[in-house]
Amino acid sequence: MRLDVAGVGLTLGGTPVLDDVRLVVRPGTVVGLVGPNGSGKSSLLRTIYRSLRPSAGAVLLDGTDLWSLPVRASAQRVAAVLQDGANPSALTVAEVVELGRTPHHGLVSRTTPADREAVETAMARAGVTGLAARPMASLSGGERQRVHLARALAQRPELLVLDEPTNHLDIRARFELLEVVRGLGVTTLAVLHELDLAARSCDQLVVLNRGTVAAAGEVLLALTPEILREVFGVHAKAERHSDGVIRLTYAADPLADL
Ligand SMILES: Nc1ncnc2c1ncn2[C@@H]1O[C@H](COP(=O)(O)OP(=O)(O)OP(=O)(O)O)[C@@H](O)[C@H]1O
Repeated sequence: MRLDVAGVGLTLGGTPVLDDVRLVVRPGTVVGLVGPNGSGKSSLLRTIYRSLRPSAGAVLLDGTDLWSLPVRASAQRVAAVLQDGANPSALTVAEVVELGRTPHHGLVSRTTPADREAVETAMARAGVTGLAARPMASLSGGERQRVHLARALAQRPELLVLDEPTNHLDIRARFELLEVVRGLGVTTLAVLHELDLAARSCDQLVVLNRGTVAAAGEVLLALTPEILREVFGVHAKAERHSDGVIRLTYAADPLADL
């Protein structure tokens, strides 16, 4: 699926939060949404998983306005993994992952073999099969985060929206999660705070600043020294190393003379 954010504006409580945001996620690619605190990343995601209606512009799924679709149709196509809430549910891991099937069969229908297969595959991909019978409340933050990813994968979405999915994860688990996401081949828009991880794992980046797009495109075109200085407030540069990986190097004093 192709995602087009077409001139989205958003006002919350009388405050303009997003202004004329335009971005494209091409089918099967992973785009990282980066930007400083308060730049509007989570708010933009909320307009894409239909939690907030844009005040201006439109969110298009394969050219169709998200808000013109029946709720269930958009719920089947778009899955979101949000920041883990403080109050985990009393459900088990398997029950939470099964919730990912709800948009496909409703709350009252019986679970089909296809549902069970989707749940098992999703749990295996997210590495939570061994936790299936555990109550969510007994898991660590990182384990819960992987369960939320499994729930989203069980949904078999065409668009995956991730809000800081690596938040609670240790360094190995961060790489693993982004490997899983890349291996899905599903169109993905992910808010990532770690620029190194974003640079390494995303096909393209979109840099948000004060509710507008400051830069977008290939990683090295988006993360220029000017953008790193003016938007993120640090002296740094992004470079492709001889092994093909893009890494950031920070100045000895990243905050000097800003
Ligand atoms: N309901 C609201 N009323 C007024 N302002 C709001 C509301 N919700 C969010 N905002 C403001 O919108 C701006 C963008 O918030 P948002 O959470 O989208 O930023 P973010 O880029 O995800 O930030 P962070 O990196 O800190 O998570 C912030 O200044 C926030 O205070």
